[in-house]
Amino acid sequence: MNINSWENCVIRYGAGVGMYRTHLFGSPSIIGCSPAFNKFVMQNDNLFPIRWPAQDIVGQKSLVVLNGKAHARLRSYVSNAINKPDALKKIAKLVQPRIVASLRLWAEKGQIRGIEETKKGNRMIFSHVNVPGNLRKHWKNVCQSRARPGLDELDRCFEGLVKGVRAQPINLPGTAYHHALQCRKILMAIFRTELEKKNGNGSEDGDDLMDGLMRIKDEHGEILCDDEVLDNIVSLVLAGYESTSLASMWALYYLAKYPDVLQKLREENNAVNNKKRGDFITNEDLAKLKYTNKVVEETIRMANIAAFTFRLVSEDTEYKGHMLPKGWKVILWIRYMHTDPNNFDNPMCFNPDRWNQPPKPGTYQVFGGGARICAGNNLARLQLAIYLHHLATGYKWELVNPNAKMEYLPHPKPVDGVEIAFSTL
Ligand code: HEM
Repeated sequence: MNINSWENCVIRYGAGVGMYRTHLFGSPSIIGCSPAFNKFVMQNDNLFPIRWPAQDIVGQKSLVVLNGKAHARLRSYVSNAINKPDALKKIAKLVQPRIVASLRLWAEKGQIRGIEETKKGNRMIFSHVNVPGNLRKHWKNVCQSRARPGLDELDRCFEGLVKGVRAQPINLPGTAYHHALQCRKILMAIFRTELEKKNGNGSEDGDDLMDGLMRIKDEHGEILCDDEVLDNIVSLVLAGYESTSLASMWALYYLAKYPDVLQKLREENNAVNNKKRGDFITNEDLAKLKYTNKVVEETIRMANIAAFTFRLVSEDTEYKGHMLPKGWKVILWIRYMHTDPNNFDNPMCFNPDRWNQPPKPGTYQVFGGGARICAGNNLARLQLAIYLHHLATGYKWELVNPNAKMEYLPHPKPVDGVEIAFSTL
């Protein structure tokens, strides 16, 4: 999928009513690229159900691909477990020692690739927030093992999944989809072993996400079957782990490119630290860090981690005099919202102060919208704010290749993976 050719399309034909008709992967498709059209689609979940190109990668029983009641039931549990104030309070306490430990490790190394190290750091964090206890031990052991160079098995498998999830579903050796299916098999086997252990021991007292999913009941008192639990665990790690790692990587990049922003961030966070005398910050402290929260929003806007998202027209629907025929695909081009100068002044400039005012209505769609708005949006913001706090107060860093070129798929990033020289202040 060539994002640049879509951008040329808008330049050539104008924004029109905010949608384009095209053929993608042999199917008639509509590309949405205006705040109003995207909002119309996101708010009308029944007319435009979600339809990922490669649903098998995510899992047919995952909340990320389900629609209607089945989706609502899972979503409400997941969002309570990871995205509500009580959960976030606990998570802030849990993740902070791990963030501090991973930053110390970066300083010991002296030179790191942001893309790899933010993933390792997040893996430690994520394993504590999200995944089952036994697997957490396995993951932790792998993370701490210096004898095993490079990415570990779980990491490689999740990376394979991320690459396949937006790919054309062609199951031939060598394709991203084929590789992702292989990765999914391995992951499902690892998680199934954990589930079987839990089934053997009883999960009544456990408090990780898998225990919670195993306890959900529907209106008839039915619990989820094993495949439902597994599909949802895999898709939650998939949705949360890579996205927050990339956001942290971009924070390193932009703060190195914009030293004035880093200076302001440092001043605000040092002021909090001086009062606390070395204690970890709480999420109440974070709520008061006004500038830090603006840096968080600006980082996520610029990072454009979810560049587009997928829907299907479920019945003939009219929009501003145009017929959207049943069965057509809809691709909401979220990235365009955040890079269009009509929506954000000088959009490619990293400027946290733009958040002194709210964005124009409907233009900020980084977490999607409507019934499918990101179920981990507050968790992602919290995690990034904690990262920024410890980075700004304890460390300095420089880009090794400040003019590195960008690549855009499966997610935008500098080709050198943000290589930096990193040390304590
Ligand atoms: C900066 C980080 C993140 C970004 C930019 C992001 C972005 C998004 C977007 C755009 C969607 C909507 C997709 C659609 O409309 O089809 C979404 C959905 C979702 N996200 Fe995130 N996300 C992030 C972090 C997280 C985290 C940390 C989690 C937690 C595990 C998470 C879990 C989910 C889930 C479960 C959904 C599906 C919601 C549903 O279908 O009801 N995300 N995310």
